[in-house]
Amino acid sequence: MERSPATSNLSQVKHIILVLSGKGGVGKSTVSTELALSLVELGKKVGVLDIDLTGPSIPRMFGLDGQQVHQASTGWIPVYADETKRLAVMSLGFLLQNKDDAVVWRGPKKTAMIKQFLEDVAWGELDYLLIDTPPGTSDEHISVAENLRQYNPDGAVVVTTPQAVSLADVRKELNFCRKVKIPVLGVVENMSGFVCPHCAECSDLFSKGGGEAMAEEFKVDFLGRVPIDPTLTTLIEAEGGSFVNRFTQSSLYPIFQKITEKVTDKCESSS
Ligand SMILES: Nc1ncnc2c1ncn2[C@@H]1O[C@H](COP(=O)(O)OP(=O)(O)OP(=O)(O)O)[C@@H](O)[C@H]1O
Ligand code: SF4
Repeated sequence: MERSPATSNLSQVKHIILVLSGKGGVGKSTVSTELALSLVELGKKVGVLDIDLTGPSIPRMFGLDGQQVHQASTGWIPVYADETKRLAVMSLGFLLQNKDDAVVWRGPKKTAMIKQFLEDVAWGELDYLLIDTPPGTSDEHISVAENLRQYNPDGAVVVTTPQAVSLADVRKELNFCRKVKIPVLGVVENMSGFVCPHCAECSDLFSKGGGEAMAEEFKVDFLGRVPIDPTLTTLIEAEGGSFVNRFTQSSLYPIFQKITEKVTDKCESSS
């Protein structure tokens, strides 16, 4: 898909996907991270942009906490999460001296930073840019949606959990997408069941299937159900070795491969 203006830093980005949730803590950053890694394993060149200014968690997810970004004449140079430079990451977390600074940012300052993030990162050629957005349907979302419309995003992956409160919030998110005319690529139900670390059996903790029912109600695709895997945090926080390899060892990885296939099918069939 051609993006305009041709001179922009997003002009060589083939597909742009937003990762949204109506509520914090449902696993939006985890979904962004796993989607990015599955895309890299498919041979794609991927960028991840973390604009969740209230609590950027993407650097930690990619094992990149404490990294610095540099500004070149073309824009901010992202941090690469792998040796082959197929996975580029940009987060406000890289710019903040003090992580608590972000929490006090208000309206116009946040909106300006998001606009700068969207336009000033020198991604180069990318197959996919995943944008990890702040949870909710707040000013940031409206600002992101308005700024992104000119770049023709492919659509949004909406993340929910089976609890009723999260589903109600995601319903708002789906209505928001309709209102700002961002297509919904599909819904992921995260933390759907629990994988026992001893026997790998999956048990349901809450009622399941809400995400699927909601997707049906809104006539959007259901992309998949992802259980809680207690070993995930250990894998994220482990030291040494390739982070990408550690992630692909997770029991959740095959589930994400299927979700990623559905997403790429949708994006690439329309380009
Ligand atoms: N399926 C899962 N199995 C195990 N742990 C998970 C799973 N999904 C998310 N988590 C853990 O739950 C916590 C919250 O996840 P994450 O940061 O992805 O949520 P988020 O929606 O991006 O939150 P926020 O909006 O606050 O940034 C993290 O510690 C993450 O490792
Ligand atoms: S699922 Fe099986 S191994 Fe895991 S806690 Fe329950 S009984 Fe024990």
